[in-house]
This record gives sequence, C-alpha cells and structure tokens, in this order.
Amino acid sequence: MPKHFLMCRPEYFAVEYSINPWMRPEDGASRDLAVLQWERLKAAYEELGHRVSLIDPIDGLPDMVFAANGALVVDGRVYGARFAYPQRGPEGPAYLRWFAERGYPVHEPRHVNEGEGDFLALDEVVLAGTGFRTDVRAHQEAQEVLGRPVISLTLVDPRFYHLDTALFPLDGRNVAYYPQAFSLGSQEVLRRMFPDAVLATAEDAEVLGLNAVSDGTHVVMNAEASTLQLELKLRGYEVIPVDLSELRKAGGGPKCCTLEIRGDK
Ligand SMILES: NC(=[NH2+])NCCC[C@H](N)C(=O)O
Repeated sequence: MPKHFLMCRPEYFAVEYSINPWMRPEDGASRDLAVLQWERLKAAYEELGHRVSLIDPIDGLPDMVFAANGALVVDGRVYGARFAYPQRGPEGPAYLRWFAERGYPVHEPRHVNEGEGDFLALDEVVLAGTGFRTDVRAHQEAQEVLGRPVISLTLVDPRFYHLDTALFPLDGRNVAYYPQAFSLGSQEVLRRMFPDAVLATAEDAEVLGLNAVSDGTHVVMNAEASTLQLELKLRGYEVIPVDLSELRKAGGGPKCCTLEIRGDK
C-alpha cells in the first residue's frame, strides 16, 4: 500500500540553538549537505512508490525540515502541533494552515504536543510519548479528537526526547524499540502489548536507528544502525539505508523528516 508523506525541504536548515542534546551550535552544520541527504530520502520514498507532498520552508525556522513534528493525521483528521520551545512555535500554525488550505478538518491543540514526533499510529491504537516535549494532557486531547485509544509512554533519556527517536511501527500491529529509553512501567506496557517486538541495542539507538519509516515491507532507516538492520532482514524486511548524518546534528533522522498523511484528500 503506497503511503502519502508530507516533507519540507531543509532550505533554511541550521543548528543555531540547542533544544536537545544532539544540537551543538558551536559545531555548525552544512545546509547544502542536509539538502542533498534530504533529496535522497525523498527519492527513496518515491522509488518505493510512495507519494510525497511538500510544504514551503520558512526562513528563520531551521528545524522546519522535521515535518513529523508538524501534526498528527489519522483518518484524514488533523490534530495540530503546539511546540514546547518558542524557537519552533510558528511551525505549528504553518503546518495546520497547509492542511486547512487543502480541505482537511483541522483541530487546533490546547496542549503542548509535537505531532508525530510523540504520536505513532498503529491500526487500533496510537502510541504517545511524554516526558520531554509532549504534555500528557495532549494524549487525552488526541484521543478525543481522533476517536482512537491513546497509550501513554514515558520517555526517560534526554537523547531520546521524542517517541519517534526510541520506537517505530514495523506495521499496524508490531514495533521496534529501545527499551532503556522508557520508564520501567512503560517498558512493561510495551512488553505486554508487543511480545514479538524487535528490540534495538544502545548502539542502534545512539545513531537514531529507531527513527525509521516502515511501510510494512521496506524499512527506510539510518545506514549506521547495523545490528538493527541485520535483525530486520532476518525478520524478512527489506532495509533501505539512508545517510542523514547532517540532519542528525539537529537530533533528527528519516522519520523526523516525514509526516504521514493517513486518509488523504
Ligand atoms: N520527530 C523528531 N524527532 N524530530 C526531530 C526534531 C529535531 C529538532 N531539532 C527538535 O529538537 O525539535
């Protein structure tokens, strides 16, 4: 099944401030290299037959390339983002406008949440992260807006500040994750819900290997996560490795650059 993704070209990408432990403004980052790597990611999706729509980047919003944070879209309903840090604040309304202009019913959020950074939709439930960015009250709000059960999971390691840095859906029913990124209670929830999950090593997580996008057959993921790639291949997945090392300097990987539009217009 082809998917529909929304992406944002890293036209104004930079590491100018630090809102997560990956970001070191003193080291800088190359916009041109980020654009090149991002273009390859977009091409990888298109080669797999997925549809990619684009939102115009905005000058002064260097993190806008991380489209996953822009909203959560389920059944064509759009639950907007409300960013935790003022540096990214204007991105919320910008993404919401993109959807509103195209006729999607949009919901302006009351509570802080960073879209698909902290919400990952499966067939029956939505997994939701909290602890660093998304307010747990937004989990409740999303459940009401989308009419889907939302399962709250607590993140405890600042390097894995968004749910999508520690877990990704392999399909609508199973996930891969790095257990140590979660509180003990949340680890237990994950074990109960996903007895057949793929468990990632610290090394895989530390290269943002879990910030991956699976269509159920192919997994687009950071090339450096070698153990995880092997494990996925053993399970029958086709791995599409990509190099997003420049975007990782801002704390992002393939999934961060990708907002899935479910139930599109
Ligand atoms: N979905 C994601 N994990 N996005 C990565 C966002 C990176 C961005 N620099 C931030 O800290 O907000």
